[in-house]
Amino acid sequence: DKKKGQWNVNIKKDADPNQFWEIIGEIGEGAFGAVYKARRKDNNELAALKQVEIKNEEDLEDFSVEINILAECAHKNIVGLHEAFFFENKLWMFIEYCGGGALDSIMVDLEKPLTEPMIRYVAHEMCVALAFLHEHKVIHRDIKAGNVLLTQEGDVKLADFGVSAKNTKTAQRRDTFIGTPYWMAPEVILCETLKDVPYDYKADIWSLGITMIEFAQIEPPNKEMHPMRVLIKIQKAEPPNFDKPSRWSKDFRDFVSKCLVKNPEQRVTAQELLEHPFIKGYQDKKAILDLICEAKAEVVEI
Ligand SMILES: COc1ccc(Nc2ncnc(-c3cccnc3Nc3cc(NC(=O)c4cccc(C(F)(F)F)c4)ccc3C)n2)cc1
Repeated sequence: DKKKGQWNVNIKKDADPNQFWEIIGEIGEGAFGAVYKARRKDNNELAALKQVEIKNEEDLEDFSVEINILAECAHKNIVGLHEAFFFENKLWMFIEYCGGGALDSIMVDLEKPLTEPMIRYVAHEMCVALAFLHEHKVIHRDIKAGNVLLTQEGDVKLADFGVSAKNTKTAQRRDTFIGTPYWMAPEVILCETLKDVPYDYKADIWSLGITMIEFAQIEPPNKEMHPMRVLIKIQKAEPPNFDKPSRWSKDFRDFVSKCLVKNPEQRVTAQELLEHPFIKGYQDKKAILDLICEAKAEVVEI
């Protein structure tokens, strides 16, 4: 049926991945199983490999959403999909390997936050990635330092190690108007007709603002609080700010304050942020290259 035909386009079936790739290391234990470092036999290209046991159609549907997003959102600031296989009831996803690792582990390993010049560069690259994703009607919904990867060359790549496929499935549902209108209540029509309600994308902009504070302080605001308490506080309290605002430039403080606007309709878009003086025309990766050399994200080679 159409669905089957649809996901086949990005997933190779009945081919044995071990014919083309060899596993050379282990990156870590993800929420859904192990993640390995792999090397392509014919051109020595490196990949991060996630193997997922596919038990039923539902799992297949969820993960093929993720694969379709990665295939459709090929961009220099988003992790690339090398290839995917469906083999012996497992989905094998080979993702472009980023040798610098994730920015949260870099700050933890070095026991220090990023400097403002590093943050300016990473913020610029993240806004480019978000503007691209939002243009392609993809909402990330889990923007944080742990989902920002660096390559050895100092490139910044947005990833999503959570089970983001579920979120984007709602994005896919958005394309189909549900039910016949005659019996529909006004608010249902409102919701369905405003299906591209802009504020959805705006959630990523709030998280970007929180991630800026995380880069500056290693942890996001309220990290010491119980998660349930934080949910209430985020709703009721004023938007969070830096612990020591005077340590940061006016441009940086203004950039973050524009992300941390509680009303999504008044919050800036990624496109608008690209014009902000804090990051406009800022592509100097020098500061981040020094950080990567210092961090030396080593993966234990098998
Ligand atoms: C020493 O620690 C490290 C850690 C990571 C790395 N490098 C690296 N490079 C590339 N990917 C990974 C990775 C690590 C752990 C888990 N998954 C990883 N990549 C990965 C990402 C995905 N999917 C996404 O990133 C994703 C899914 C949905 C949406 C999106 C986005 F919205 F960003 F486009 C992105 C699928 C499968 C894999 C194996 N890790 C090197 C050393």
